[in-house]
Amino acid sequence: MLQIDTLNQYYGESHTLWDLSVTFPEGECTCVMGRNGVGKTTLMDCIMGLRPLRSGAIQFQDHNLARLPAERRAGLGIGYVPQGRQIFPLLSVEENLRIGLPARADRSRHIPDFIFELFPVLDQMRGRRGGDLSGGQQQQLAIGRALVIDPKLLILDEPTEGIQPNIVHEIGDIIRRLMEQLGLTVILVEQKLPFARRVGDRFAILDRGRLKAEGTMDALGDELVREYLTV
Ligand SMILES: Nc1ncnc2c1ncn2[C@@H]1O[C@H](COP(=O)(O)OP(=O)(O)OP(=O)(O)O)[C@@H](O)[C@H]1O
Repeated sequence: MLQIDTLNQYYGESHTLWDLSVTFPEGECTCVMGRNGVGKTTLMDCIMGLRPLRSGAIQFQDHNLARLPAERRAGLGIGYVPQGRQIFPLLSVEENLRIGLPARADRSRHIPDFIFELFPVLDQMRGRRGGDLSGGQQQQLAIGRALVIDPKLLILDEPTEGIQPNIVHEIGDIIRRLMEQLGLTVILVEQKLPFARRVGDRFAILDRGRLKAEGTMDALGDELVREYLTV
């Protein structure tokens, strides 16, 4: 589905991602893990075209994303829920959802009904300002906004950050439901180990900009956790 090949990225003179190669298989949820500052968000931003690469390829189906401008990538069917959610606080829930629409490949101006079926709270709060929603509701709004393009691949960057435990559980259920009902492939940047184990099929661990391990979730043993994940 998505394959990253020998990717290098710099912030100015600072080499941040080093010869990174990693595969995200179709129909699976891969958790990208690692301590703070290892390059997880930078990698997601590179996939979306929000950061320039120095070298490398990002193969998504038949396209090398590295050659495409950022605005073309969402249209290929990649939805992004960025870190911190980035809801527009003064716009209504409906307006926040509409922001995703221009990237739809079919140019439809209609918010797909399944989004309100998945997240009834967004239907109930359509006219409310984004900033009036709770953290968990804002996260549902951010996921809903990423889904308005009918993506095939959904990227979520730490969706559980700063969210109450019962809502965290609900977000995990929603991700699995999206995969089952819509056949989505998911890339989940996640630092909470129990959540990653519950939701993910696979893991990829980064450390100081390099891939250190990847595999199925049952292969994420204590040694890897100690070496790369515990603080
Ligand atoms: N805009 C920027 N300019 C310069 N350096 C940056 C910039 N953004 C991130 N960095 C640096 O790049 C490295 C990787 O950061 P990144 O945010 O990708 O890590 P992360 O693994 O997502 O961390 P976190 O878990 O804290 O979100 C860090 O050393 C960070 O300080």
